[in-house]
Amino acid sequence: MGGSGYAAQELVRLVAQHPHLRLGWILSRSHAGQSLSAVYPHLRGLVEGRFGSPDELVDLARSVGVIFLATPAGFAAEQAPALLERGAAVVDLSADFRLDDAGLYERVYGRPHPHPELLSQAAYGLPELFGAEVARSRLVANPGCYPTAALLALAPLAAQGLLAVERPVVVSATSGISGAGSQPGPMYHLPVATENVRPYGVPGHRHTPEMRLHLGRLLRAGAGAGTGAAGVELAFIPHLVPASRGILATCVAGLREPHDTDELTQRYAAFYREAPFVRVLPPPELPETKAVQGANFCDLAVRWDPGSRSAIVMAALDNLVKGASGQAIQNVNVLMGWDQTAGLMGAPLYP
Ligand SMILES: NC(=O)C1=CN([C@@H]2O[C@H](COP(=O)(O)OP(=O)(O)OC[C@H]3O[C@@H](n4cnc5c(N)ncnc54)[C@H](OP(=O)(O)O)[C@@H]3O)[C@@H](O)[C@H]2O)C=CC1
Ligand SMILES: CC(=O)N[C@@H](CCC(=O)OP(=O)(O)O)C(=O)O
Repeated sequence: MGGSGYAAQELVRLVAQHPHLRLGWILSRSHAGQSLSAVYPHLRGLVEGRFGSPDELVDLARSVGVIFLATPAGFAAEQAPALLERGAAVVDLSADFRLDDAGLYERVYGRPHPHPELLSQAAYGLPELFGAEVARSRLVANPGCYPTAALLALAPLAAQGLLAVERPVVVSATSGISGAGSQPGPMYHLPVATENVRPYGVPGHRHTPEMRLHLGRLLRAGAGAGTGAAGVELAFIPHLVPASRGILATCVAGLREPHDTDELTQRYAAFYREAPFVRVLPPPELPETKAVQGANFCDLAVRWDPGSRSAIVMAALDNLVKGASGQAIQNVNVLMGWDQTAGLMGAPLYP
């Protein structure tokens, strides 16, 4: 659902290459009845057919295994109960089920959640960190693109009790323009966006509470529980850069004890040993967005910075793949009990 959007385009590309998934219907409000090639010129000859109408959505939930909702925030919150009742698993790419508390949702999204009872049933779909939840869920809240990068970067520190929780974590990140979807406002138009780098949403971007919530869960569930910390203070500064895809997040986190870069790198490699999509880079390598373009990898590098007694952790991912549609398919692989890499081991495009 949301067939003409960027996330849906990427879902269709990835589903078409998947060994176990078969595309049933692609629904579009704006393109119902039109040929798929009107929106997917790159998939000509690979995926053929026409867009269906969203009027079919609820009935289709009886006959399909999984529904991907690649729609703006608000749609899934309304529709999910009817789809789940009819037997489909639902993967929501929007923010509707990422927060676990209706009050927080209302403060962040400015409207009450229409089905707060579902918030506790939804799994936060970051399989490297919460895979067991995803495996037993029928409703997956696919994380935001920036939180995916920041949480993968910071999880080993939070879960192992290394964070100096009295000091705020700072996440400064850049995103390519496709992060804003296919119908963005004037600041995303080429004449303004090209050769331009600008921060936005400072402070108070809606991904800040999403990061804080799930980092806090990792802290409480792991060795960090012993620190007695109630949560994590976190500042987030997003920037728009003139690229079509890619997120590069640089996270600065004060640590309780001194460390060194080699030891931290080994900890990260051990933490993600079973995570085929997280590539921990050995020094002196550093992540770059181009090295993950079109692929489901998140590249990480960590450095100890003695001058600030902090770990500096850098993460790169493709916002449309690991930040959205690749992760959505990885979640389906997990909830279906398939190998989590099924259909997702395509190499990045480089240069
Ligand atoms: N772009 C990114 O990098 C990421 C996006 N996301 C989230 O994924 C979702 C889809 O994002 P993206 O594809 O980029 O966005 P787009 O704006 O490109 O696509 C969303 C699509 O949803 C449909 N739509 C628009 N308005 C409504 C509405 N009121 N009700 C139902 N359907 C509607 C339209 O498709 P049609 O007319 O064909 O029905 C539209 O093209 C969003 O929630 C976004 O926040 C999450 C992570 C990363
Ligand atoms: C560049 C850009 O604008 N990026 C988007 C994030 C995309 C995303 O993950 O959005 P949702 O949380 O809505 O799913 C933004 O900052 O709003």
